[in-house]
Amino acid sequence: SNGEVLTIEDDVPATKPRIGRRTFPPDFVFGAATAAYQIEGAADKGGRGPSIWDTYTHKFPERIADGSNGDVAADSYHRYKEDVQLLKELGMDAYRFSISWSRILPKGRGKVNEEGVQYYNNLINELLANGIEPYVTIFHWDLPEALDAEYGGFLSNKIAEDFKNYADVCFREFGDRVKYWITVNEALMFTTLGFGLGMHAPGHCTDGLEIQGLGRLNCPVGGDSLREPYIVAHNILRSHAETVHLYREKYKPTQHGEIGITHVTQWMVPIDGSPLSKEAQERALHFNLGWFMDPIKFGDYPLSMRALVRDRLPVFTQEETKKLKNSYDFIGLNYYTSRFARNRPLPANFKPTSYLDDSCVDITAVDNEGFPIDHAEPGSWINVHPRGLRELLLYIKNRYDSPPIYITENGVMEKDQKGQQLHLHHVLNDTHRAEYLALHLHELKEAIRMGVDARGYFTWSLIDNFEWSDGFTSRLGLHFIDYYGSHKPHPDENEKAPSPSHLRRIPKQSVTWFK
Ligand SMILES: OC[C@@H]1[C@@H](O)[C@H](O)[C@@H](O)c2nnnn21
Repeated sequence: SNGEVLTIEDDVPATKPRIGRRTFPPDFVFGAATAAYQIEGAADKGGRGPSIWDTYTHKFPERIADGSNGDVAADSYHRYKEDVQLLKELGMDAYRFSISWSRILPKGRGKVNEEGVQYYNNLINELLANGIEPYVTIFHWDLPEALDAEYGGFLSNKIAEDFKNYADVCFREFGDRVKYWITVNEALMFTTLGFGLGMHAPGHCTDGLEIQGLGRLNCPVGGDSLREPYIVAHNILRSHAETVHLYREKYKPTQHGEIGITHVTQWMVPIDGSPLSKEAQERALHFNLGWFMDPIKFGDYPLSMRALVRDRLPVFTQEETKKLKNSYDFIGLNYYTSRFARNRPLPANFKPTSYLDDSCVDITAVDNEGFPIDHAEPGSWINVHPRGLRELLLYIKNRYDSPPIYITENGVMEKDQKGQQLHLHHVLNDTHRAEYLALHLHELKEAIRMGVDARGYFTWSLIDNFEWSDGFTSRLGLHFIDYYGSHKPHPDENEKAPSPSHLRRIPKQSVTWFK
């Protein structure tokens, strides 16, 4: 009538996202995701104890692109009601967030911090009061410093008991309202970046090791890039199995929730049509996804890993294998990008020096002629390859007997250079994100049409946040936050507010895809 363009979704209730919602099953869940250390701030407030990320960012600020840390971050500890309103305005059905272990148990075990419990009760109640379902990640990399200092954290088999006891507190305190639990976020990244390459907390790796494409490793806390990743991964899987067993025995009968684990992998594309490249693709998927998915489905690591890692790959006891098999009600899958897989022939007397050598595969973002697998924003590792999501989902369906899957992360970044002047109109005009989301949701829809049991989609992230070793220079949020304070506060903003005004959330262009 007045020239306004009406779309067919206009009759969709305003409370539901309209990003082609009608092309997904009616009960399909749309959400956004965050993680405790990346958004909460209040790192030494409310009784929280330090995590290994507090230690790592304070001891080695030079290992973070802009020298920043999660001390304040998005200050969601004080602004969580604002975050919930953002979700509501987006018409989201669900919110995936993580619990800070050291906010609940400042020493990793023992005395529970009631203020920490209260914070998550407030957040959960605020979500439910606004019709938003909480999906809770129990461990998103922020291990209590006390457990790392006492016995090396996940390097020790003691961790499983402490992990289970921490999860017990979470189930007891929140399980009456939280019905979707994710034990661990991305064991692969925690293991490889934290203990293989030393690029994430606790910063373990073989000092001085030359890694193809990465240069020489600089490992201030030492470590062993050849052995520690497999020890840590083994203890994460043992912790997961104990926690699922506890939930199913003690809580599920009365709380009736579901429990799973979130994996990540790039989709791997054979770099050419040769049989060797096809096998390289398969091995790359075993060493990135099968490393964690095979044990929780079949009870042991992939055969290719047994054959290639040999005595450095730990063995599960019979009891552990029993608890591991089918230890999930659903799988969370984080998908961002794809890579080419190329066979790496090994010289006869080859000696592996890091976990990366074991798969005999080179993972590369460019083909043999140097062409990228797909476009990436300048400085970003996210080559936009939506088809990889569909292929990966079909691969999982076929290899693991069609598990229920939630896409628990999917998103794209803007990459800033430290000190670059940020112009508001520029940072809000994220048309590449709208395109990325639309393309990936199209592939997800196609995968569902082809029989994949996908039940929900969470974009990463609701808000710009502390992006680990990138600090605040990589922005993946639907909402901009001016961490560098270049955005001058409006006169009417109350500078005395408990939370600095420059941390206000400003919607980017791409939010319109959800509204
Ligand atoms: O890099 C963006 C995001 C991080 O912010 C998340 O914490 C992490 O789960 C992840 N895995 N892959 N990509 N991501």
